[in-house]
Amino acid sequence: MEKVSSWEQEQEWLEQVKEKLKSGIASLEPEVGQLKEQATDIRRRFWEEVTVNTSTEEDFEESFFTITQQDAVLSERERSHARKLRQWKNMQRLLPSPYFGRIDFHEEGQEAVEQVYIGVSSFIEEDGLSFVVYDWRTPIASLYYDYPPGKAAFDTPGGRISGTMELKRQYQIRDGQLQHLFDSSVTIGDELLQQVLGKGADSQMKSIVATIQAEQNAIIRNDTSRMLIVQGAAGSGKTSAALQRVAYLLYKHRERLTADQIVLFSPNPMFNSYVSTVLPELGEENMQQTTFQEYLETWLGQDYRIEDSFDQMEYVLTAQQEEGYEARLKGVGYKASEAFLRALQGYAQWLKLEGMLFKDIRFRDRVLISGEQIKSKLYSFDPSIRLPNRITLVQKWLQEELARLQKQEQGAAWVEEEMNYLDNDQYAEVYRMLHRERGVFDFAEKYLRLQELLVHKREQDESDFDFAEREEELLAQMIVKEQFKPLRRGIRKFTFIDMAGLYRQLFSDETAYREMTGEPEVPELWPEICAQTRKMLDSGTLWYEDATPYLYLKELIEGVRTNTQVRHIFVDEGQDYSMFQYEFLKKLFPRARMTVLGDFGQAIFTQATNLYGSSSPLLKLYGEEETSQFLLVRSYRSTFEIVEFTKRLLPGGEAIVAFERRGRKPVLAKLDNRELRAERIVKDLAELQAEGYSSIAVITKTAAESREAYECLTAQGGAPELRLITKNTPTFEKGIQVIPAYLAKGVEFDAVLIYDASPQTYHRESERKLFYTACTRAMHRLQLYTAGEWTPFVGGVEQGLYEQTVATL
Ligand SMILES: Nc1ncnc2c1ncn2[C@@H]1O[C@H](COP(=O)(O)OP(=O)(O)OP(=O)(O)O)[C@@H](O)[C@H]1O
Repeated sequence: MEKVSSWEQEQEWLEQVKEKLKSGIASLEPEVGQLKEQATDIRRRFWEEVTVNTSTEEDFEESFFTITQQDAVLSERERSHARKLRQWKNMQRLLPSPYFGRIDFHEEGQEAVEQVYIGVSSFIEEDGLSFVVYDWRTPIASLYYDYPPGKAAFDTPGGRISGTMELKRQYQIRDGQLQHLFDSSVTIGDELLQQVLGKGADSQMKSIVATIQAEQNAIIRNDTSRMLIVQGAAGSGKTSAALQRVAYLLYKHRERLTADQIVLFSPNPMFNSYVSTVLPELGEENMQQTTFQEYLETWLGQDYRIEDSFDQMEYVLTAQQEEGYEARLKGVGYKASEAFLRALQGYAQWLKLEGMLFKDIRFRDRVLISGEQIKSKLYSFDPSIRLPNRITLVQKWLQEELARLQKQEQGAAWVEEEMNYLDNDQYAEVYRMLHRERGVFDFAEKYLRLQELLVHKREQDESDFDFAEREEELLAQMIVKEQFKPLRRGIRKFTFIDMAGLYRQLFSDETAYREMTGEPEVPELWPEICAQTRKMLDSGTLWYEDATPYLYLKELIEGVRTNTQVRHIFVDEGQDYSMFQYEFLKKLFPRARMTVLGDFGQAIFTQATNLYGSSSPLLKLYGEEETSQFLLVRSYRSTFEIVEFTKRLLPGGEAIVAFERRGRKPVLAKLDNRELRAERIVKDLAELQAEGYSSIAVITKTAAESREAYECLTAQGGAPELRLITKNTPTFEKGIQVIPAYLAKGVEFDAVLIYDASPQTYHRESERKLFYTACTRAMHRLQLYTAGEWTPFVGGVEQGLYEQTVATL
């Protein structure tokens, strides 16, 4: 390729690339269309052409052979079709913007300098040999992200390649037109990044492939650690890095890894919709997405009402005055701790020898097998056998016992009575069964007649095949079997184990607790924690803090459920998960690698885990050797002014580095009362909209405060599309939202208005991070309001870092 250097040459080159793409698309088009037709056609004719003939063995073999052959043809066509279709789609996607970057690389020992154009996917010349555009995930493309011009190197499967990068260029190409071109001398992209970050917020997250930063690239491409932990300041690109990493892994391991082998745990369902367009934009399928709550519901939802983390949060934030508040908080902390995890493991050890609780298996108000019987059966097995294995033995024994009892039951009086009430369908079923058996009777009868002819003697009487009796027997069998079905299902699902009792038993008294668990310490206010927990369990509700431990205990006893298909799990907002939950995920996905991304500065839930540093308990999960930690300190979301303000809200926040994108300082507005505040906010919302900001959030501390704010703002005339967001809102939309801080986690808005920044709302240390989280959602504008004093957190910020407005409207 001739060296392209000037604007004109770049334009010319772009035209050439577009032409190549167009002709590539045109040449594939008929094939793609035709292949599609062919494949569906074969599918349609598949069964018409193959007549399955099983009359003789040869016929059967031939049919089998034809099917296999047809199937092979079809699979090959489908594979080829998928490949071509993918190529075709990639070219279509490249056409409006074929590349975003270029590096000129002079490899050591080589004559020529290679010009490497980088885009969202690779585009290869028709000869199949030379790359016109390199996929951003190819090894050579990492040069673009990792180095400024000068000495550079990249790793390939064949080893490290070193050389000199002679040029690094970025492009903005829209609708096939070259709009901007930047040559960078330092690390990539401040100019392009400026442009990208200066834009408005979207209701959907965007891909960042054109401007991935070196520190993010290291996370995206790390493919050696079992466990990858990323601690990153608000807006440092953790979620972005996670999503591009998924795309990278899917590309790198495209022969072995599919999107449904990757699971992302997100903070709430709304977040799922927020990130759902990034991967399709990159030409990949979306990974599976779920929330931890969904998982809990799946396994415990039938037995309990499970409180979710948001309701727990509301309680923590609003119920200070309620009786038992302190104890609940202590309980939340303890139940998320490693001490409690150990306690449950100790408890399971203890249960190996004594203390198991089983429920009676009851039938028609009678005890068929008592809990005591089950218990003695369990402890009659060799104690060296693991508890879950012994439970499986008990399960097997129970199934056998049940089969025996079922048979016994057939003679019971109630069965006869029941027979009189059978409906026609049930009779028909028995008739069918009898008919099937009749074949056997007929054969037996023929045989007897033959015997008779031979020995001239009738050996048995026809009454031996008493249909009426047989019918009755079958009916009785059917009735009992039907009624035993739930018992059988119950045994399969371990309902004979008194799980509620076992969990409840832990919260009886201190001495018993120590003895059962082997834990020397109990938390403060233990008697109250115990009483509260028992009361909740009895009412059929499982508090959020109890749900994971409950499930964990269940698994210690019943054996672990695992998913061996999944290869990668991603946990976003990882600081909000307890060690308990991590242990759980590790067990659940034994063959998966884990990527945890979070920010301890935004750890707003009581069960938070510190992710980073030598004191992070997460290091122990897979061991230090298998764990890599990354720290992201540069914040990209907010303007320089907003970051300089928000970083001072956090102890240790000085380490956060603001990106040089300038904007207005945060504005603090103090009003005389709530009505005036609402009036002022309504006015400011209108102004912000007039300035062109289309996504604006009024952020409150709690859901209760959100409702109040929504009502106050509406009473003051409101804003045209004011929306109240609750945990049940399924998707994000542009416009103006009133939203509690914990639901705004992970997302961003052009402008953020903190509804009430008074000390009444934010003063406890535990509210500091919530306040920080709320303020850091802002990209371009941040405004805070109070109808009284300022929260002490704002008091700690130097006055020069914000503007104050007077109380007048
Ligand atoms: N390299 C980048 N190029 C362009 N934009 C970026 C880059 N890194 C981050 N951003 C942008 O910064 C914003 C914040 O990114 P993201 O939401 O991934 O951060 P986060 O660390 O997950 O934030 P938080 O913890 O506050 O939720 C997004 O708008 C994202 O597009």
